[in-house]
Amino acid sequence: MIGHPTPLAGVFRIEPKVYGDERGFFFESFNARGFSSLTGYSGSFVQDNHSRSMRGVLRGLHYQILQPQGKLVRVIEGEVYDVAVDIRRHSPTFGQHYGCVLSAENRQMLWIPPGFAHGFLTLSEHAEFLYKTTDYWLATAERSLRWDDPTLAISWPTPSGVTPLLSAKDRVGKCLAEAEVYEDL
Ligand SMILES: Cc1cn([C@H]2C[C@H](O)[C@@H](COP(=O)(O)OP(=O)(O)O[C@H]3O[C@H](C)C(=O)[C@H](O)[C@H]3O)O2)c(=O)[nH]c1=O
Repeated sequence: MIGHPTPLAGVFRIEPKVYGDERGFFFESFNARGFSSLTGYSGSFVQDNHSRSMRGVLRGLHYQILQPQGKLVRVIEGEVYDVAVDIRRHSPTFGQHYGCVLSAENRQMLWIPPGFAHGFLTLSEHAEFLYKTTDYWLATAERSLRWDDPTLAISWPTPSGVTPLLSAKDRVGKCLAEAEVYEDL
C-alpha cells in the first residue's frame, strides 16, 4: 500500500496494492503491520462499521469528546466526498480540514487518527461506507460539528443550492467556536 500524507499531520490517504486478473481483483483492505509502518499508529481497532447512504446524504461532522476514535474509512459501493477536520486545540492545523473522494472505483482509504471530526457527502446514487474504529462507540460522548460552519469553509461538492440530507442530530451541529474540542490530543 502507498500512503499519501495530507496537510493535516497524522491523516493519510492510503492506496492499497490491487491485484487484478481475469477473475476480478484482490487487495488487502487492512494489514496491521503495513498500516502501522505507514501511519506510525500502533493502536488496535475494536469496531467495524458499515453504513449505506443515498445520493445527497451527508453524515457528520462527528466525533466523540470522550473515547476519541481513530477511523480507517473506505467505500465499497459508489462514491463519497470524505472530510476530516482537525479539532485538536493546540494543533498548528486546528480548524483546518482535508477532503478527498473515496470510491469503490479508486479503492482509496483515509486514515483519520483520534483528534478529528469526520463526515462524508454521498455523491453516487448509493454509497456503502465501511470503517474501522480505534475505540468503541460512546453515545453520550458523541458530538456534531456543523457541516456548513463558515469558519471551516468546507467546499462540499453539493449541487448548487441543494441542501444535503442530514440526520436530526446533524441539523443542530455546533460551529467550531462553540464546540467542545480536544484540549489534550
Ligand atoms: C456510530 C454508531 C451508531 N450506532 C447506532 C446509533 C443510531 O441508532 C444508528 C445510526 O447512528 P448515526 O445516525 O450516528 O450514524 P452516522 O450518522 O452514520 O454516524 C457516523 O457518521 C460519521 C460518518 C462518523 O464518522 C461516525 O463514525 C458516526 O457518527 O446507529 C451504533 O450502534 N454504533 C455506532 O458506532
